Amino acid sequence: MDYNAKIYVAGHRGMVGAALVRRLRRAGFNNLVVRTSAELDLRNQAAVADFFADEQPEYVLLAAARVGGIHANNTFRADFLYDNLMIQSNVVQQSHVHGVRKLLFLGSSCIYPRLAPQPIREEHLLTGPLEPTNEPYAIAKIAGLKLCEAYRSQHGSNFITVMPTNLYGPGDNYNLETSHVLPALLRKFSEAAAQAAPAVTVWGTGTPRREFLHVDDLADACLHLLRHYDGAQPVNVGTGKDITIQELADLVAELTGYPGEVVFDFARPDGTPRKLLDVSRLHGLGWHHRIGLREGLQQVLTSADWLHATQPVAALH
Ligand SMILES: NC(=O)C1=CN([C@@H]2O[C@H](COP(=O)(O)OP(=O)(O)OC[C@H]3O[C@@H](n4cnc5c(N)ncnc54)[C@H](OP(=O)(O)O)[C@@H]3O)[C@@H](O)[C@H]2O)C=CC1
Ligand SMILES: C[C@H]1O[C@H](OP(=O)(O)OP(=O)(O)OC[C@H]2O[C@@H](n3cnc4c(=O)[nH]c(N)nc43)[C@H](O)[C@@H]2O)[C@@H](O)[C@@H](O)C1=O
Repeated sequence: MDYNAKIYVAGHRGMVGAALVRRLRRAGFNNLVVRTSAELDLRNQAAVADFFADEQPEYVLLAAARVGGIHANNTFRADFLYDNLMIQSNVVQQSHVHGVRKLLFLGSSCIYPRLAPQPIREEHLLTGPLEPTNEPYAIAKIAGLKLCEAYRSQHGSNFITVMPTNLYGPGDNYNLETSHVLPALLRKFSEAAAQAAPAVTVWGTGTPRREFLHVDDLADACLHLLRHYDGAQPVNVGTGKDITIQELADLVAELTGYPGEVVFDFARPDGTPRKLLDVSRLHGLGWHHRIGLREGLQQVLTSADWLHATQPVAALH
C-alpha cells in the first residue's frame, strides 16, 4: 500500500476507529479522511454518495456502527438493526460505485450461532440459531458480511471481512447502561474501591465465558490484513483464550484493589454461554495478538482515558 493512498476511516471517534487512525498514522499513512456522524450521517444514502464523489477514497475501513453491550443490544433492537443495515449498505455500495481498491468490514463474534462448537471457526456461520439478546445486531452484521461477499463475487470487489471478539481499550464506552462488560466492571470496581462500598453488582450468573482483545491489537491485525489478505472468507480476530465473567470480576477486583463482596444479579441476562474464536486462519496469515488481558487492563486503568469514567453517567456517551 502506498503511504499517500487516501484512506477513509469511518467511525474515527469510536474506540476501534480511533485505534485504526493511531495505527495507520504510526505506520506512516498520511492521507486519512474522516467525518463525524454529525458531519456525515452514514444512514443517509444521498449524503454518503456525495461524500464518496467528493473524496474518492482508495481504501475504506468501516468502523462506524451502532454498538453496545448486552443491555443496549436487547433494548434498542430496532436501532441496532436499522442503523447498521443502512450504514454498511451505503458505504459498501458507494465503495463499489467509486472503485475503492479495498474495503475492510468489521463484524463481530456474535454473528455465530449461540451454541456453535467451540472454538468457533469461520465455517460455523449460519449453522444454527443466534443469541436472542443481540439477534438484530448479529443479523445486520451477517448482512454486511454477505454484502461484501456478494460484491466480490458479482463485481470482483476486494472487500474483506474481519470478525473481532469482545474488545476493550482507550476510548471505550463507560456508560453503565449501554457499555460492554469490561468497561462496566472497570468503572464499578474502581468506584467501589474509592468509596469503600461493601458490594459490587455483576450482571447474570458469572458463568458465561468471554474472550477479550485489546483494541490496539485489533487495529494492528486490521492493518496486517489490509496489507496481506485479499480473500473472500471472513477472518476471526481474537486471542484464542477466554475466561468466565466471575474470573473477570475477580481479576478486575484485584487490579483495582477492591476487597469487598461481589454480588451476581440473576435478573440480568447472561447472553451467549461462550463464544471463543478459533483464530487459526489469522495465525496462518502470520498475525498473533501481543497484549495479554492483565497487561491490557493495567494499561487502561492507568491511562488518562480512565479518568473520564469517574464523571457522572450523564456526562458519558
Ligand atoms: N466494541 C467491541 O467490543 C466490538 C466492536 N466491534 C465492531 O467494531 C466497530 C467499531 O466499534 P466501536 O469502536 O467499539 O464502537 P463505538 O461506539 O466506540 O464507535 C462507533 C462509531 O461509529 C460512528 N457512527 C455511529 N453511527 C453513525 C452514523 N449514523 N453515521 C456516521 N457514523 C456513525 C460514531 O461516530 P461519532 O463518534 O462521530 O458519532 C462512532 O465513532 C463496529 O463495527 C463494531 O461492530 C466488533 C466486535 C467487538
Ligand atoms: C461484543 C459483543 O457484545 C455483546 O455481547 P456480550 O458479550 O454478551 O455483551 P456484554 O459485554 O455486554 O456482556 C458480556 C457478559 O458480561 C455480563 N455482565 C456482567 N456484568 C455486566 C455489566 O455490568 N455490564 C455488561 N454490559 N455486562 C455485564 C453480561 O451479563 C454478559 O453475560 C453483544 O450484544 C454484541 O454487541 C457483541 O458483539
